[in-house]
Amino acid sequence: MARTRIKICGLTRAEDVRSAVEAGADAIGLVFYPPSPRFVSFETAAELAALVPPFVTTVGLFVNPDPAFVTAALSRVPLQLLQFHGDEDDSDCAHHGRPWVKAARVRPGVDLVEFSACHPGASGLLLDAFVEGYGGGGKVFDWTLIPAGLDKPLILSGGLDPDNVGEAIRRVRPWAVDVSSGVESGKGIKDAARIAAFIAGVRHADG
Ligand SMILES: O=C(O)c1ccccc1N[C@@H]1O[C@H](COP(=O)(O)O)[C@@H](O)[C@H]1O
Repeated sequence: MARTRIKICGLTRAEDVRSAVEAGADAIGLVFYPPSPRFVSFETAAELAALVPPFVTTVGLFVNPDPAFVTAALSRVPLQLLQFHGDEDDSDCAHHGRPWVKAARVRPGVDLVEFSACHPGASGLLLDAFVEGYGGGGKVFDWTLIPAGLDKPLILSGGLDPDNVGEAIRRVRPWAVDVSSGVESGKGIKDAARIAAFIAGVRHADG
């Protein structure tokens, strides 16, 4: 089985990008959602993206963005993948001509099979807990709500941390995991030791 890919999201500082890359992250996430405490300006994002080496993916996270805002981000920051975390439909996401993943906010009653069918262009489904404010809430959802046989690579997120990521991988067997709050010492401030412990937890679960 392929090793579980790892994305560390919500980076706002150069030292955190270096810590994530050095610890072995496959992707780093930059948040372009102004209400988020992890929001970065295009200028800061471009500085952070410049620290990312080849074969580590730089992901831009958006929530219900104005298309012109995404276009502006793409003109200033080298983003290889877009992550849409709001109520965007497939054509909103496709508009920018870049690969994207679509976040589903999971709570009882959600139909993830239908959600996936409504987003045929997405290259992956990111599953997050339903929280007020769209995401980054550090909340775990009930993993038994994930149906077997979803037709896209699954990126599991929502309250993952160094202590629970191993169990999450053993139970869900996602393509990738995504973490923000669980490797922070404060909102938008990553903790190098927690990033390293998170990645070690993933590798241990991969066996
Ligand atoms: O990080 C944010 O502030 C954020 C804001 C709006 C939407 C999504 C956001 N983050 C993403 O949410 C999930 C779960 O994060 P956490 O580990 O529970 O804190 C993850 O994909 C973040 O990238």
